[in-house]
Amino acid sequence: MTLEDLEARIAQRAAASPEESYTAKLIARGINKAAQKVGEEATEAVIAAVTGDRTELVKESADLLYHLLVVLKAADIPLREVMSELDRRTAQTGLAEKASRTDQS
Ligand SMILES: N=c1c2ncn([C@@H]3O[C@H](COP(=O)(O)OP(=O)(O)OP(=O)(O)O)[C@@H](O)[C@H]3O)c2ncn1[C@@H]1O[C@H](COP(=O)(O)O)[C@@H](O)[C@H]1O
Repeated sequence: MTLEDLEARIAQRAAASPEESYTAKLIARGINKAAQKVGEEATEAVIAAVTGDRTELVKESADLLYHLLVVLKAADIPLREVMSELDRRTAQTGLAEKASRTDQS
């Protein structure tokens, strides 16, 4: 399973009935609810990381990535756009990228 596979599955399930699909239910509830779930799952992943709970960190990371892809779907942003942004950043180091952002503010 790749993130692209999951993105395609989310797009497919978004069109299903909210009674039979969690993805469709989440999309029907609107982007605010989906975004809230990203926040919750991120917090749970952080807690697993700082408490050193490896098993939970794997599970919460999966929840986080899934919910983030649902938010991107709700916002009509293809994953490839995010990957292009990451690609663009490979041209410089993370520290150089951070410095260029600071320079603009
Ligand atoms: N990867 C996931 C995935 N990860 C987490 N979840 C769901 O996310 C929910 C998170 O649980 P929580 O307890 O935080 O939330 P909840 O109390 O159930 O829901 P809320 O009331 O808070 O919204 C659970 O219901 C999980 O089943 C997922 N649901 C679906 N997928 C993928 O999406 C595909 C399509 O799923 P459906 O849309 O349900 O057909 C699946 O085959 C999977 O590949």
